[in-house]
Amino acid sequence: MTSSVPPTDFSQVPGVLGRIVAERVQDYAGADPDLGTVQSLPGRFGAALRRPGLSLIAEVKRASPSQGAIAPLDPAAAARAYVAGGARAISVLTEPRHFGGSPEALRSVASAVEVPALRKDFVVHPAMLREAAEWGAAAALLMVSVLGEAVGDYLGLTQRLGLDALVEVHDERELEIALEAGADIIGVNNRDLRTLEIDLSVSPRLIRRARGRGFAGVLVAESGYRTPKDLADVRELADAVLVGTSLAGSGDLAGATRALLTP
Ligand SMILES: O=P(O)(O)OC[C@@H](O)[C@@H](O)c1c[nH]c2ccccc12
Repeated sequence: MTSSVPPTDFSQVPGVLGRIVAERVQDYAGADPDLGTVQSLPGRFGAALRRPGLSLIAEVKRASPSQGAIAPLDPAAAARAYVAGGARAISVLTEPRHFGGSPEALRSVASAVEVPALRKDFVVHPAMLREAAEWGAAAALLMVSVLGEAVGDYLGLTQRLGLDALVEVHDERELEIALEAGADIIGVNNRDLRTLEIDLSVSPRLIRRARGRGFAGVLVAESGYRTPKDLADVRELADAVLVGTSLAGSGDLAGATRALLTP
């Protein structure tokens, strides 16, 4: 299965994000853009998030640029603990230098649990989506801050692979691009990836705006959630929340997951 996306200029991405993106562009510079033959079972990720009540996507995150080392998690054991605590999907970082991720982390999570897995990475090349499907993911992250209007082309590739796409936005302009591209799962990141600053008011603001624009798909609030109280403003607004650091660094992943989900 061939892929054709026009080349994207990633050189304008600023700050911390720009540095990581430049490395990923290098990593995949010579990669084969062919989409391969592996097809994922479509719709699993979105369906898990659409269930009644606030769905949790718990993240296997061993390190981050803002925290440094978080915890030396065994990805499969961490995913099982998250599911035991009530998570409905697992996000797995596969970026190696800043987030301690790896292909094996995603492969082992995908075979350890029945709930859908998300490939969390800085997607800058079609090969990264082929890999996501091959490694067992049900979905991949597509960041508007990285892809800009090319996010529409990448959405098309995820559809051909049977993957769901979590299209991530951080401001009004990025939200418009996601809506225009026809995203049906939109994540609002409270963290500004250029400065790494968290502002928990970003998700409620952009989720209200998306609904106001008639968006009927799935909305996910992302980053910076530590306590049930932190979830108060998105509980009735979002379909799902994506939580990494506070769970991954807790020492008791199932207990921390349960506690976060108990209002
Ligand atoms: O660890 P936190 O603050 O709970 O955040 C999780 C997740 O939202 C965050 O890891 C994330 C959101 N979007 C990203 C894009 C790339 C890398 C990481 C991310």
